Amino acid sequence: MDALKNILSPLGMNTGAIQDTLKLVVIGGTVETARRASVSAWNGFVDSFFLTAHFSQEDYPYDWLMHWLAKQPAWGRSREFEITTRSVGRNGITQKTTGDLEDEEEEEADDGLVHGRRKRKVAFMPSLDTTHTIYYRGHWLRITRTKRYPDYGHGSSLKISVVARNNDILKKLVLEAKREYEKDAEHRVHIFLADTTYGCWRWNGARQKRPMSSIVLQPGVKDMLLADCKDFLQSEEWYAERGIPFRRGYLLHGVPGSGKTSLIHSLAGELGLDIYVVSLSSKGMSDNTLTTLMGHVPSRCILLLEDLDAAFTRSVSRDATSTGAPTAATSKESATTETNDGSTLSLSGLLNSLDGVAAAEGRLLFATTNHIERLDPALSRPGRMDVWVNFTHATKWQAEGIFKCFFPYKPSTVSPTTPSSEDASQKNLPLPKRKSTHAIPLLTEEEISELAKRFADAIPEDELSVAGLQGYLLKNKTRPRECVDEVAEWVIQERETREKLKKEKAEREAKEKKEAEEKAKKEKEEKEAKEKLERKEARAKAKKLASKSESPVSASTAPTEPAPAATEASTTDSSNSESETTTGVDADTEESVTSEEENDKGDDAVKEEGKEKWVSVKGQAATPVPEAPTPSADAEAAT
Ligand SMILES: Nc1ncnc2c1ncn2[C@@H]1O[C@H](COP(=O)(O)OP(=O)(O)OP(=O)(O)O)[C@@H](O)[C@H]1O
Repeated sequence: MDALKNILSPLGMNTGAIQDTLKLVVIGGTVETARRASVSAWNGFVDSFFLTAHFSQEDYPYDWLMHWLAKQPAWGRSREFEITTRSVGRNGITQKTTGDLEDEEEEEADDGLVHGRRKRKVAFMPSLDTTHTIYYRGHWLRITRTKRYPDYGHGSSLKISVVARNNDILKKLVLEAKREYEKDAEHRVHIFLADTTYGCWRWNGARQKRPMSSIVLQPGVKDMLLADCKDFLQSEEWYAERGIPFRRGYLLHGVPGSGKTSLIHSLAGELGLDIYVVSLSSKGMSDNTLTTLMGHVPSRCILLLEDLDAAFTRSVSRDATSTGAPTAATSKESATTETNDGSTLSLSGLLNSLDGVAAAEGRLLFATTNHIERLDPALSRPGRMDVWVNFTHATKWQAEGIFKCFFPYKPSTVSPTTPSSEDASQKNLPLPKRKSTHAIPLLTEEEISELAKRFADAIPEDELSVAGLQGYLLKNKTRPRECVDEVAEWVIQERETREKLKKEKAEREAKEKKEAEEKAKKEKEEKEAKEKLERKEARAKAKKLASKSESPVSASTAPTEPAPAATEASTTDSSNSESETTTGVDADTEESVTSEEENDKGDDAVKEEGKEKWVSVKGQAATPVPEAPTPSADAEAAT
């Protein structure tokens, strides 16, 4: 203090006030440091009693926990929350929490529909970065939800802490959440899409399961596929014992709108598997990205490669005439797609990702294509594609089946006429469980069967797509009888429309072809004109150089021996001397040469002349040896 006084006194300052301020700063700082140290020590002490589990949004347990939490009253009673209309978990179910909002005026609306829109449920979600306490099985759980990548706007994580001696309570919690989640998600199929930017899978939604009976295929096809998939999923040990990679591939090929995708969806529901979809022609897809994606596919799932034939063509059109027929580009070594969107995918890359060392095991690979003839044999060979199923246009049998799927029947007192061994899709659908808003007349089972037969009779075999039939039935879903009466007319209309579209397409293609030809012709002409100009310039330059090189010759003494290069050039070119005199010497005279042949001849001569001149000029520049008179030089001199 005395020292401080000594410093400040010559400056005439009031040392008392400064001393007091400094004292305050020192005391305040000490107190704050002590407080922080004690808080941190206390937190450390408390944390040492807590078990903490972290759950990240990219993994399933996060969804289980979020789903479970959404059902907890304490979670719903949070005092700090965000309000969302988005589904809480991946199962797409907006859970009922104690804080859910319901508009009483909308309660009356049937089936959750308000003016055609589905009524949105509003959920209360505890806000991010707040800690909530929930009582669970005799323990207090401290739960915090945080954003992991705030800059990117996604990626939450969950932290659950509990005071306990071991982690049994956390295990119980996770298992309970999983059970509840799976029970609620039982009727849904989860779809994941490949994200080529980050090389990861993104959850895309959960769809209602589609009953197998709603898919109408030739008898036995569905059963065969289902049995094969089930058998595969149960045979892991069998495969391991024999050293066979535990994978199975199914190639579904055939016409568009024949039920390939629908069948896969339906199988996924039946087998309780999620679907991982890759579009090989998507932007940014490369060998590396595909390998990374394949390595991250879970062991029990359906991996779906859609439109396999489009992978190496990037053709937008899917019809038979579009680009994409097997070309050199589909050979194993050279099949690399390089586009200006930066996507590179090679066939060998695809094959490696499907069954290379990094490829996932235990998955069911389904590939669909409309053009099997375009596939490289390496891609569709057994081991990669073990089961092939061909999908055709609708048969009469399918037409009957799909009709029955559409119209529910009134239970009849008469015993059913259909034999029990019949395919499920050929049976009439029973009355829907949910109250329907459409006034569908209920016919007896016999009448529906009879109508279905008449409907099938009117449908030509293997001509119209099942999707097309579905469209027609959808239009008439409340008029089963009229639907059958009018079907013959509809078939005629369909044929006419198809013919019209075909004609329009042919015209469009012819027009496009003509335009392309005209464009190519124009480009060729432009190129030729450019080349002509360049040749003209080259000739003028050569002439200039020649005249330059000749001037020292006339100035110097008479040539003794021609320079070796010049000699060579003159001998090789002596046969061209005539054309040189015509076209090679005077650029202006070239305009008068009309025939292509003459032009070409002249061009060659000019090239040779240019070369010859270059050689001789080069020789002269190096050693000032006078150039020997060559026939061309003579000709030039003559002109
Ligand atoms: N065999 C079928 N049984 C029942 N519905 C079918 C059948 N085929 C097609 N559909 C209906 O037609 C629509 C299109 O079917 P889907 O997408 O499965 O055809 P796809 O063969 O995968 O066509 P694409 O090759 O164009 O992808 C769906 O709504 C589906 O319900």
